[in-house]
Amino acid sequence: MRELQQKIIEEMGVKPEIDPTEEVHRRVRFLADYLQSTGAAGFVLGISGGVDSTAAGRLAQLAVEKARAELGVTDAVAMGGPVLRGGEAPRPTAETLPKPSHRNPQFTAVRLPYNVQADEAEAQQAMDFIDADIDRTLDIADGVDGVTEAFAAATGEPISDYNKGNVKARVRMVAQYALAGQHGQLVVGTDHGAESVTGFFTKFGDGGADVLPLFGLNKRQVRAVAKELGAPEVLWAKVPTADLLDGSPGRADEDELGLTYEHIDDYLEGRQVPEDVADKIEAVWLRSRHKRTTPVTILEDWWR
Ligand SMILES: Nc1ncnc2c1ncn2[C@@H]1O[C@H](COP(=O)(O)OP(=O)(O)OC[C@H]2O[C@@H]([n+]3cccc(C(=O)O)c3)[C@H](O)[C@@H]2O)[C@@H](O)[C@H]1O
Ligand SMILES: Nc1ncnc2c1ncn2[C@@H]1O[C@H](COP(=O)(O)OP(=O)(O)OP(=O)(O)O)[C@@H](O)[C@H]1O
Ligand SMILES: [Mg+2]
Repeated sequence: MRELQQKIIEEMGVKPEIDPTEEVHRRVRFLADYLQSTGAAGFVLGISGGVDSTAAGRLAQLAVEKARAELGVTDAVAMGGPVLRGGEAPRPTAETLPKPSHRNPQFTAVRLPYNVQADEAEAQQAMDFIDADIDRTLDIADGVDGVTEAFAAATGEPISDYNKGNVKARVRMVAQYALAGQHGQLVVGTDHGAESVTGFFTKFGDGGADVLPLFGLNKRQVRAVAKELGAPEVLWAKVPTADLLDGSPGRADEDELGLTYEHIDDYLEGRQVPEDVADKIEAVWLRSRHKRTTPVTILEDWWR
């Protein structure tokens, strides 16, 4: 194995093989333990319809259920949320539902479309599968368009579609923190080895989160975890897309990256990949180091 490959694998924490059942257990345990030790009121996560948020969302829901059980909070006490789901009793209204608290941690799954999303039907399938305590929809169009217009007014030039894409990711971050901050929940992020290694996320956008339950997995392992959790095939097998561009909705990550997840996954499992592919992965890893640390200060020298 290449020397740098070994170092990158250690940083990403990816194992050559996983037991999906065990990974689900470990990751739910991690989230539930974190709630217990911090006293947080649960989690918030944006659900896109992609495999990463499908897997992370279901793990978060299972974790709050576990945390409630361990706190001795029965569904009847949690009231209205889990116990009445799908039952005959009328669903409680926003006013009558108990708010998330450290005694009653809850998971909020939030749809964050920019106007109407091309794959909205699959996003709804993900919401149904995750079966969160609280479902929300917050359209980011007003926020993004507000920044876009102010940008043009301030600079005299229109924001590029690419740069606007990063604004969308950052407005999603703002929306998730607003929801989480209201009742003391934490923001879940979906970063994992195959995205982290290439820096394929928006700095302080989808990269801005409190807990990362998928970290240490590569993309095929995230799919295996989603399948293990019981997600429909259309979601666990879905083509990954950042879906940030007005000009090319649903553009495949692999197309933008110029790398395939098969190659990235093999590389992270310590397998041999074509030399030009390994060179490229290592080059993007190096270029994106600044995204995987806290902001650079005068006291550091890792960047030299
Ligand atoms: N050396 C350095 N040291 C410290 N900071 C540095 C820096 N170089 C750039 N920067 C800063 O970082 C900024 C660039 O980073 P960033 O704003 O993230 O922008 P950038 O990396 O150019 O774009 C984000 C990429 O991630 C992809 N993405 C985003 C969101 C979600 C997903 C997905 O898979 O779903 C993918 C997106 O398609 C795009 O290719 C610069 O504007 C600058 O402020
Ligand atoms: N339209 C959206 N609605 C809600 N959340 C979103 C949306 N788009 C992106 N996000 C959030 O940003 C995260 C990063 O997007 P990313 O595309 O990497 O993940 P994904 O869509 O879940 O899976 P995949 O990478 O396979 O497409 C998502 O996991 C989700 O939490
Ligand atoms: Mg996506």
